Amino acid sequence: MNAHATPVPATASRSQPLSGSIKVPGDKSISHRSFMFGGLAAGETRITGLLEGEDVLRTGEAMKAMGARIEKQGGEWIIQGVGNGCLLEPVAPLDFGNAGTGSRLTMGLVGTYDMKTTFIGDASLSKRPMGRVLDPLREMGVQVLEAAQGDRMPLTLRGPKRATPISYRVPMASAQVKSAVLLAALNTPGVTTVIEPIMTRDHTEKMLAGFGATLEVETDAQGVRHIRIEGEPRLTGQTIAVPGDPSSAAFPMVAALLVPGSDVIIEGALMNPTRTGLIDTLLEMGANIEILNRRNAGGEDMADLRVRHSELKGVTVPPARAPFMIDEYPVLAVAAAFAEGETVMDGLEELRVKESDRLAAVARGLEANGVDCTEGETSLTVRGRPGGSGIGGGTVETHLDHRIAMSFLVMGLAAEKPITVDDRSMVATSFPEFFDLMTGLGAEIA
Ligand SMILES: O=C(O)C1=C[C@@H](OP(=O)(O)O)[C@@H](O)[C@H](O)C1
Ligand SMILES: C=C(OP(=O)(O)O)C(=O)O
Repeated sequence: MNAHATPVPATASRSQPLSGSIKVPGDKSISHRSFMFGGLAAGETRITGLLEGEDVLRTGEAMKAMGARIEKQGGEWIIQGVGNGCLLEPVAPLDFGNAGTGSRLTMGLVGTYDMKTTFIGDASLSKRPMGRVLDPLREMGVQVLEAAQGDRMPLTLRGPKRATPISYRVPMASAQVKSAVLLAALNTPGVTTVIEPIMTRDHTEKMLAGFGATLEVETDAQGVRHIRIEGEPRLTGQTIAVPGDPSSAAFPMVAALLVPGSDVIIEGALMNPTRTGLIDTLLEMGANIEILNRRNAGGEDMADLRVRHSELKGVTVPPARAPFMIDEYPVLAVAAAFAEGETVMDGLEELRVKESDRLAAVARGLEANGVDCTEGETSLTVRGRPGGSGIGGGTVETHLDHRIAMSFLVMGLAAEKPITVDDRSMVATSFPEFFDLMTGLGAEIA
């Protein structure tokens, strides 16, 4: 069943100054992992601040289908985990909806179990490449019993009696691939090594260590990370407070920068250095973002952000920064549309395999709204129109992609003419509170 069968359009219009203080919902990456590791570890895990987006809730359902007990009491999620090595064979296919992270990490988690597991998803997820995860799993002894053409979902895995540890060099910058191999290693005797030439978000390494796994991370002279994990660890339940999602904070942040007169505070955003590439880039563009109350909570850096309207300048974004802001390029492109001069973004090959081909979706959305841009194979150049003159009036195709929907709604708040997105329903996959929080700040979205 597709929960989003009927598209629901939304329109954003030029707004009065945005003001107020908001807390964005919990980080999506940490929330998925909290449900997974809590469901796997022995004993009780308690989670506050969990992102209750559709993607994460589907991960919770999958863990329940494999034996975990998960319930919500007040503002807290309480999990009774099965114990590492003790997941049960699900009786029905696991439906991951729109979620790349949920599906790919779970393929790693269950792939090395001697059982059969089927993965299904929506039209967007069914187009996304899964071979990147299936290839290392096959090396570990996992059989892919069925898959759609090109190693796509729906697909069925059958684990071996005893998986083989491997040393695997991740061929693309992907935290999901790295994580899938590390999770497969949990049910594999011996030491599995993941070699990561380009560092990506490190939530899996940090959180697994917190749950009791033994991992060693070494960075060699070339900057390549070698992550060694011992198989079959005893994992025990933890208490987790999920920090605010910087990828969600990106939308009110860029909105406040673009709408004249705005002054907004975003409280409790995760500041893990593998996630702050957008803030670094916006600061280089001349953004007025104050980083306040820096603190560490549960092993993660956090801060409050005060963001005020700013005249932005175009910049060249270093391709090496891409993994640290990979989900933020659509909204960065929107910021660039209002900047003086040209913004050049390169090293964007991974954007082609997200919920949509984000490079193409962004370029078409900009063009539909009067912004001049050039789409290369792995790059995007945006020529800005300071003040937003001549921007807007178009309808953007979202292709079941929440970040495309939110980015172009932010664009409409500062554009000369309103901007419509063809479907707002997918926003609930990662940021269900988006509309209420934005309109609470004064955004005109209907
Ligand atoms: O590991 C994660 O939680 C994520 C990794 C990234 O995907 P890739 O690994 O495909 O880059 C990112 O785009 C996604 O939203 C979340
Ligand atoms: C790419 C994203 O998510 P996923 O890969 O989990 O679907 C995203 O949230 O922007």
